[in-house]
Amino acid sequence: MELEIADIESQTTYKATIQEESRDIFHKGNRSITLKFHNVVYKIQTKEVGLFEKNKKAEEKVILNGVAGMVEPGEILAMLGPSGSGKTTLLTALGGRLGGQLQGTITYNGKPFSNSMKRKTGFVTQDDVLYPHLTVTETLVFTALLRLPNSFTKEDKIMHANAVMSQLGLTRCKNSIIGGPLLRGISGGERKRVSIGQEMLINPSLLFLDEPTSGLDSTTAQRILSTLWELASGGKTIVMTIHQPSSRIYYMFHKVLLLSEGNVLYYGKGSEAIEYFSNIGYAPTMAMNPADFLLDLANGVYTDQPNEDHALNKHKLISAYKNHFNTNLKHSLDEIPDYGKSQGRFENKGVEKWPTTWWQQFYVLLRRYVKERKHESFSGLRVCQILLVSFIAGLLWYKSDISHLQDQIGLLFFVASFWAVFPLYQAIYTFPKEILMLKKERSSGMYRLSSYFFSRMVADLPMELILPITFLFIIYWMAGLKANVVNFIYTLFTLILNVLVSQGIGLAIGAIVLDQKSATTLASVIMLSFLLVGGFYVQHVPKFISWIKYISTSYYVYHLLMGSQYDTSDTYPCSKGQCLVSEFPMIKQIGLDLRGQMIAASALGLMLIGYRLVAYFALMRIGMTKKLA
Ligand SMILES: Nc1ncnc2c1ncn2[C@@H]1O[C@H](COP(=O)(O)OP(=O)(O)OP(=O)(O)O)[C@@H](O)[C@H]1O
Repeated sequence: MELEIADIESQTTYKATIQEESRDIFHKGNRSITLKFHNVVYKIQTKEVGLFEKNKKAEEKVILNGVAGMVEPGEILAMLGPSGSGKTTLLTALGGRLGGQLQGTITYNGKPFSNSMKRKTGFVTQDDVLYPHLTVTETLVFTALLRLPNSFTKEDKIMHANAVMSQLGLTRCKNSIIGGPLLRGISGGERKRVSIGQEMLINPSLLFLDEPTSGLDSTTAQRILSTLWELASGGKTIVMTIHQPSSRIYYMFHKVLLLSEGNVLYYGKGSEAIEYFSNIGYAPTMAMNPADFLLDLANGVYTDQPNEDHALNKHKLISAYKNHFNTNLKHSLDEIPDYGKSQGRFENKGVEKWPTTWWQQFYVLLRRYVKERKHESFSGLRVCQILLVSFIAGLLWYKSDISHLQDQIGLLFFVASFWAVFPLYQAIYTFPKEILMLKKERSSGMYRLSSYFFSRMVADLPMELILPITFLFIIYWMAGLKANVVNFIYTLFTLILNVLVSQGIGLAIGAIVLDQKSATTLASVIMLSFLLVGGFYVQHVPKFISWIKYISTSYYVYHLLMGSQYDTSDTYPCSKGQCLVSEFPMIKQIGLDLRGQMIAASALGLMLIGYRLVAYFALMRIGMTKKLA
């Protein structure tokens, strides 16, 4: 009983602390930020036109055309516009995540974007990129452990995650899994709140949200907006894109920026938009949601008459805004201080690039990945598959001895092929599956690529090793391979090397292609070529193509497996009585000499590192400033 009371008391204290903490999260901390942007122009080169014409030329498309505005602490700026009008592009540019031809001035308290600004910035993407098998608590705690700096203790970080959950009303579903398309989990609104929570953890001074209410019912949308409104009133600066806000939501925005094909049609207080359009001759003809009216105008629709010239309307609205901007708004934005490159560098000085140490990142990423992939890596199905294959193969080659040399060589080649293909297909999906998460988390500067990469290497290792070892134990004794510890260890070493190299090839293909379908196709072609030139199927490979064997893993693995079972002095029964194993045609062309085996082991050792390096460099191209997909 005493224990229960103590429990309740400690829970009450805990809850009170959480509530206090959650209030703090909204009100204390980072400096306020004023975001100003002026004359922002963004162009892209579209693909070459006229495929069959002589004069091919690349077309330039203007996505943003001289956009300007300002958001101050305590304000929510909503960017409205039809689909394709440039809202996400502008948001990404303002969030410091857009590479390419971006022109104009974007300043944060008068300074350019920097590492320290990145730390104060939260960015919620349109699609919720979350791990489906983690619970809400796990998702937020892992993010807190990675994103909050080491000035917080581990307990503080967990407390912070709990505080955010309580503030966003996620406590009820804190132990539910996130879920995905084929896995029932929390609702869409809750998922969106988890995404917002991940950004709120760092108590950002500046928060960007790309369509935080899309796909949600109006009550949930309203609830999310209320949370954002509360955040803004705590001194945060909030910029968001939104598709079709209800009028209730519309009036919660402090400022509105209306875009049409990359041009601004209106920037200013949401409540003054209708008045502005009425003054330039576009007064609404009936009572309607102001957001609907603005979106109609952005599409060039005003009178709804069939013969209405939409392009002309848009043109008039763009010109009217230009005049309005030059006469009324330009001067306030012109005060943006001009900054030089040196100022940008100065801003980065003394700011740690990463919130946590390499080992912390490695450890947290490893734990998170193991939790997320537990059901796949340690699945009973996978274990059964290996056990079944090893028993079937063991029965097929049951107690085969050297008198059936051809069969034994077949078995060795089967072992080499199976353990080349199996780990390869496990590994090719690693990076394509993770690419969105990697982009999202790397853009917010959460961890180094190297800590991520090593965590992935290590996470799959236990299963990658346990399964082949089990397989070999079963098949080795059933098939009657050389009953000698040294030979067994040699075979095991070869098998593990084979698994690790094939895993490396899979990782490299996945990292280069980043698309599951293409990666599978490419992997099949590569693996098939490697197996065909491995030395088992074709012994007289034409010279011009025989070089492929030198890059084939199967060739070297086959070589080592031969060495693991046969000596140069071994004989087998043949028509002449006893023949040397080394003279057997399939073995002769490979050879049983020690030097050849050492070369094969070294080649595999090089491939073991080389393919992983290829994968690492391929992932490096996922820049930290690129636009999120
Ligand atoms: N990297 C790119 N390559 C080709 N086109 C691009 C690229 N980035 C943006 N665009 C084009 O720029 C325009 C604006 O895109 P953006 O995603 O910013 O629009 P949006 O207003 O956010 O649309 P939605 O509401 O549908 O998300 C679109 O026509 C889009 O196709």
